[in-house]
Amino acid sequence: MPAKIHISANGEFCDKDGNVIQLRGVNLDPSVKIPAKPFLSTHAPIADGAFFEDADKVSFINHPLVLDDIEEHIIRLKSLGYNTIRLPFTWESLEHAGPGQYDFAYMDYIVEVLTRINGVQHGMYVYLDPHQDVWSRFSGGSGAPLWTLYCAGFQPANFLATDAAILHNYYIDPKTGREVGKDEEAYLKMVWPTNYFKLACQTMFTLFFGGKQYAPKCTINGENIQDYLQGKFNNAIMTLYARIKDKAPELFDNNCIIGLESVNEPNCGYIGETDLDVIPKERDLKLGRTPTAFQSFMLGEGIESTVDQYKRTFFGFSKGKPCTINPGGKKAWLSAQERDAIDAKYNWERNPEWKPDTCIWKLHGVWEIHESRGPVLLKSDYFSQADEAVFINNHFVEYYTGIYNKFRAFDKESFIIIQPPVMKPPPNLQNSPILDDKTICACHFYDGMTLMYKTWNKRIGIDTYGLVNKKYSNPAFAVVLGENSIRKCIRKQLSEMQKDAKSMLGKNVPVFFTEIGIPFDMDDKKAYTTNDYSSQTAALDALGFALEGSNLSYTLWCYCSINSHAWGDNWNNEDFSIWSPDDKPLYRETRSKTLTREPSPASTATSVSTSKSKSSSSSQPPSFIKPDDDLDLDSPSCTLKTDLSGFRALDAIMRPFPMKIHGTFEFAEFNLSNKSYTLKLIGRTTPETTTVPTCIFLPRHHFAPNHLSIRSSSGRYTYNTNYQVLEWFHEPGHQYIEICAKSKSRCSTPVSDDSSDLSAECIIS
Ligand SMILES: CC(C)CCC[C@@H](C)[C@H]1CC[C@H]2[C@@H]3CC=C4C[C@@H](O[C@@H]5O[C@H](CO)[C@@H](O)[C@H](O)[C@H]5O)CC[C@]4(C)[C@H]3CC[C@]12C
Repeated sequence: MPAKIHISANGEFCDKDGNVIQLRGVNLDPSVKIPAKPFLSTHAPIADGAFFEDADKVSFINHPLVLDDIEEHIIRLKSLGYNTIRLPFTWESLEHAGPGQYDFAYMDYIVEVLTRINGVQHGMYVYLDPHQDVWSRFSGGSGAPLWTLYCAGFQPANFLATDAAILHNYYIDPKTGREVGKDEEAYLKMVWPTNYFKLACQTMFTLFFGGKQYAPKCTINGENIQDYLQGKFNNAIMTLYARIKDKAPELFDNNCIIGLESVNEPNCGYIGETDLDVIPKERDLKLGRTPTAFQSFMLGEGIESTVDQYKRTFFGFSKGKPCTINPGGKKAWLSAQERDAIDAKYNWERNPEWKPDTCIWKLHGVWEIHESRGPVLLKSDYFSQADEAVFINNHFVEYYTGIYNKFRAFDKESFIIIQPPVMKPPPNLQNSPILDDKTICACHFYDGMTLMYKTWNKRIGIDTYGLVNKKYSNPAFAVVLGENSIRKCIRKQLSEMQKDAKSMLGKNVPVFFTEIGIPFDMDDKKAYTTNDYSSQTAALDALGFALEGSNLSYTLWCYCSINSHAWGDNWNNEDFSIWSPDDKPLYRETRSKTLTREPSPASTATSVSTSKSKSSSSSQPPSFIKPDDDLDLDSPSCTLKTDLSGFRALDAIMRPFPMKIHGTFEFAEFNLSNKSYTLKLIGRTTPETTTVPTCIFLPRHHFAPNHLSIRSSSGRYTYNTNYQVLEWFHEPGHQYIEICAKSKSRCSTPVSDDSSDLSAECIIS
């Protein structure tokens, strides 16, 4: 069973004795965004009304994984030394049938998924993520059930005509199953996040976080829609959580489930927009049809509008020719008749002032249709009282307080992971009753250039975090040139994100990158035919370099069990999975070419010799390979069975890392090009100093045990080749270890200044 995770006074994850540990793993798996029965990927065409009419009958069972395949997937992940899983699930998967009508069969399936994960060797640490993207599948992403849109008075079947959302499904020809549309008419790369700025999603988030303030007329069964939606959402999450605890308490006792994250990537909706008549100049993402808020309101009411259209160019996004959208008599809002039927079905009684067939922002006097002048914007600053900081520190905090209290009333032991809006600092919660010593801060990082261009640009990079947070007076100052500078810039961004989070929440709160990743369909999917993953390897290595520089814990986005070269992760043309069944043949091909590089574990416990050890305080020989499978380490990273087939850009994903540091982390770097790993730390001064090791996951994939050279400032090591763990018993104070594959001569990374004293060295050959 995995050891319990604690938090140190410096906000690091640690074991019960205060040794620093690191959480590493993946998001498993994006298939939770789509129903399994019927299988409704985002490239399932919307040919008939069933997409909407049958939305209450879907089942998500088998997403994330088919039960019988779980062991195979978990072994694969453990082969990378991973110990942690972020388990996304959607509100829709729990409560698609209607408010309060839970899919208990799906919840029980999740219990079984967790039980099986826990049963694979030393199990895995798992935390739960109530996932969403741009509110729901019906507004172009994933997350909330269809009835939430009805609740707001929307008619989602008309989102296409009114440009209230852009859905991948509408770009599929029902006859051929292929994508349709060329140039601006196509479903553009990474266009789905533009839904954050379209009527459906922007309205839903405004209502969810600020309904009481901005839409007081929208009450359902006597409650403002904000409280209604938040209440239902929180109840659904806690019903799942309570069911897991009830049916499988051992998952908590065995340290498998470690906590719950707040909603994925919360968004402010319209809150903070200063002028609804323009596209906010601070908006970084403009792609495809880009109506202003007012144009969205008009389109939603069926009024034709001519809107800006943006395209991606070498220099970012530039305005193309405007585009006229004619809703053709359709409205994004339910007609009186439709709404009556919906309200009867879900037992909803609305405020009599809430008129059907009407934009709720018109209802609240933001705009009107004047008899002679037509549509007129009356309050262009309706949402402008709050800015981004106000949103985070008030609206978001109000939501977070709700889930925090519910969660803590139920579970005082597990972690709660607070996730602020993407790439923004968290609220200032110091001295707040909703910040406790089991709180973690979640950050997400995506490199803007890599994400939007789907290529690894070695020449030009952007300080994405700086750009998003308006740290530059001119966006041109956010540009960095050359691969080395780009790598350092990403490293700096992650460290700044950590610093900013800690300055808001306190230094004792750990920062956890619960999402970070790259698209694998780079360079127009060239790698899938050439097996040349060098772009992906370089991009991932840059992220790895950045993360390990600050010893950051992370779960990569993502591992997708149903990934395919044709449709990626089966959702909005994304292809972020580090593994694909379609890559298994490519892996075999690579293996057959480089078979000599990676010996099987059985062959490694053979000839061991050590060479010139300089003075070390230890009386032991400086190194040896541990001959048995015994390892005194309760880490899910420890695995005997391994399987690397199907991983993409494996060289960059498979990385050495400190599984346990007997001391404080100072510096780490894995150099992929010369296969060397350096770790610097400050060893603890404890009575057990020389009997408690620092443990390093040292993958055979890079470091063939029979061809290894190690130098360190002090101590002795044992290398358990079967578990791929190097135990380093070092002295207190500043220490370094430098591990190098192949010959010692290649190991030339400069080490710490104090390398002259107390140096031990061994060559295993
Ligand atoms: C020179 C460049 C063109 C400059 C780009 C600037 C901006 C357009 C980008 C800067 C920051 C980007 C956003 C960063 C994070 C995002 C979150 C992401 O959602 C999660 O990611 C997964 C992969 O997409 C997804 O599957 C998960 O479900 C999500 O949890 C979606 C994109 C974005 C909002 C991203 C958009 C572009 C920038 C604003």
